[in-house]
Amino acid sequence: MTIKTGIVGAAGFAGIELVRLLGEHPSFEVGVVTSDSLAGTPVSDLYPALDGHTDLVFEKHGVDALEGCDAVFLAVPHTAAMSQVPALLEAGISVFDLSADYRLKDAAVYKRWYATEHTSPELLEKAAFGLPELFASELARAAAEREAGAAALVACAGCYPTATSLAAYPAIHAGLVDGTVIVDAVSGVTGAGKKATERTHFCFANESIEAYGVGTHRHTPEIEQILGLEGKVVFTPHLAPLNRGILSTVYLPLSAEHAGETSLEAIRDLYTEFYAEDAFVRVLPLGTMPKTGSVAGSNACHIGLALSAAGDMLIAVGAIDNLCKGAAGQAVQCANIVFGLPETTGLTAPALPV
Ligand SMILES: NC(=O)C1=CN([C@@H]2O[C@H](COP(=O)(O)OP(=O)(O)OC[C@H]3O[C@@H](n4cnc5c(N)ncnc54)[C@H](OP(=O)(O)O)[C@@H]3O)[C@@H](O)[C@H]2O)C=CC1
Ligand SMILES: CC(=O)N[C@@H](CCC(=O)OP(=O)(O)O)C(=O)O
Repeated sequence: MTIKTGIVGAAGFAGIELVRLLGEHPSFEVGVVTSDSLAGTPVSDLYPALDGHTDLVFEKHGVDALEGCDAVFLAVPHTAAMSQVPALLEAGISVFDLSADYRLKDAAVYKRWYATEHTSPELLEKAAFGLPELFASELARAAAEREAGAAALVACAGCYPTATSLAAYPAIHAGLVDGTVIVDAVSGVTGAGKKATERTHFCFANESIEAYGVGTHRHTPEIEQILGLEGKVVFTPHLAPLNRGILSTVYLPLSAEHAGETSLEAIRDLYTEFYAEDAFVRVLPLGTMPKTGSVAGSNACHIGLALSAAGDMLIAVGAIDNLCKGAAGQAVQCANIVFGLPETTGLTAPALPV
């Protein structure tokens, strides 16, 4: 099967990761890559690492450029995505949106956190949430829609929500947790996109680490929606001098029934069983904790577990590559599912060795 594919926003960090991954994919054939500012430029001129890997040339954005595609990946900022999705769906093209535009199910919540009115709220219900390990049934529905001849829409999960939710969900799902969940997460600078700002400029971001969006970050409602914990998540992101990676440390208060009663071994067994069928999630042996270097360049999520000294809190740590499992890799995983392929297709490369 050849799936004709376009990547919108392909010159950005997530977009070029899609070019890299899909260049090795046996079924998705990328024929169109768009960038307004770089139209006419060969991809390998901008990213010499891809020389010999692709001879694609950036084209101007526009639905016309994507005509004939079966699948389009949108690697553009939020709000830019929702201005393009309805027309793509109408043209019969399945859309894998890496932005936040279709993740939140409630348009009023979107407006509150993104400070803008949603322009196609009628599609929020249709959008399948793109976090395969936790939303398999939504993706199966999208696959069935596509199989029946309609275009599918997948709202790929955000990077921090992916690392955080994969680390937290099994304990919450098993009813071990009661109370406010606190998340301290650290991201590499590619998480902020390609354009340098004062915050991400080398001289400011290097040799420095800072918390940002404290109490106000837009991933808070997304994490709450995934975990079913409305108003019960305190999320603090940090920017660290790394290129790639997210490390999310999640503090989960154990319920009175489980605090001091349920062993860490039993909790690890529960996690291992929960993710038994999930090729990309690895629950580490007790006594070991994940690190971003071990997942960089791969679609893996590593999870480490510990109990607080008082035994009343589970500490779950998740590590992913923000550009891979947190963005492009996860989008390809979702697209594999929607197009009826094994979800690991084209995603089996291990992490960078060092
Ligand atoms: N970076 C990350 O770790 C993650 C990113 N995401 C999401 O993926 C999307 C892309 O992020 P990222 O690659 O980091 O961002 P970048 O800023 O690196 O790239 C975004 C690209 O989109 C293009 N673009 C900007 N505005 C528009 C528009 N109105 N219409 C079409 N294209 C536009 C840009 O310009 P041009 O057309 O000139 O090339 C650029 O190439 C965002 O929604 C982001 O939130 C999700 C998870 C993680
Ligand atoms: C370091 C940094 O700035 N990270 C970005 C999040 C990454 C991202 O692209 O957000 P989505 O996953 O929602 O698309 C931020 O805090 O806004």
